[in-house]
Amino acid sequence: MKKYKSVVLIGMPGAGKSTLGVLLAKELAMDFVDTDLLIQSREGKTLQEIIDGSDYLNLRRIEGEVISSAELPSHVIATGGSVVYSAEGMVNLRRLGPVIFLHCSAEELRRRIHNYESRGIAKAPGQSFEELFAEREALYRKYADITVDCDGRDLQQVLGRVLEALDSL
Ligand SMILES: Nc1ncnc2c1ncn2[C@@H]1O[C@H](COP(=O)(O)OP(=O)(O)O)[C@@H](O)[C@H]1O
Ligand SMILES: O=C(O)C1=C[C@@H](OP(=O)(O)O)[C@@H](O)[C@H](O)C1
Ligand SMILES: [Mg+2]
Repeated sequence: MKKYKSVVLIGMPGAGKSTLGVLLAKELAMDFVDTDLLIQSREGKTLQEIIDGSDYLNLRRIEGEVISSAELPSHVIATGGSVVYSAEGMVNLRRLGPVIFLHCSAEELRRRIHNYESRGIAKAPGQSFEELFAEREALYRKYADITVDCDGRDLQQVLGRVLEALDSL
């Protein structure tokens, strides 16, 4: 029997939360939701439009509101990379199920992400990728129940690791 209701994926942009989340939901016979899509449909704007029309702190604020009130039983929940800036939101997500940190090195993320400046990342203007990585890493580790190392593993291999970790809960 499953010892959890939902499963939450956290990690840097490019770690694979959205793509892996769908595969995981299929394996676990759960629904899938990407909190980025919840934000966009609530606001009627893309994430980049939200940032362009206000600033990155406003996007983080909206994200915090959305995840703090989320009721998502039996879902695999792919979050946006900035979700860990909302302490209240993380309390709510942790209530829903185990939090899995998809960990990638900065080098691996750099290989995957080529649009760092235009991807809609909620970061201070001028903040470098390396600075953001270091700031975020501590937050992901703080909230993770399970950490899965994704460097050098394809999606199927990461999926296998995640399923093993969930089985051993
Ligand atoms: N384990 C992996 N190995 C190689 N590429 C991956 C892996 N996981 C994800 N990707 C690729 O990285 C990119 C970003 O994935 P995505 O799921 O959008 O990440 P996130 O939602 O965490 O930002 C996509 O092109 C995806 O196919
Ligand atoms: O890390 C970030 O600041 C963000 C990551 C994005 O999601 P992904 O992590 O799925 O790319 C999205 O939530 C938003 O553009 C902000
Ligand atoms: Mg995503």
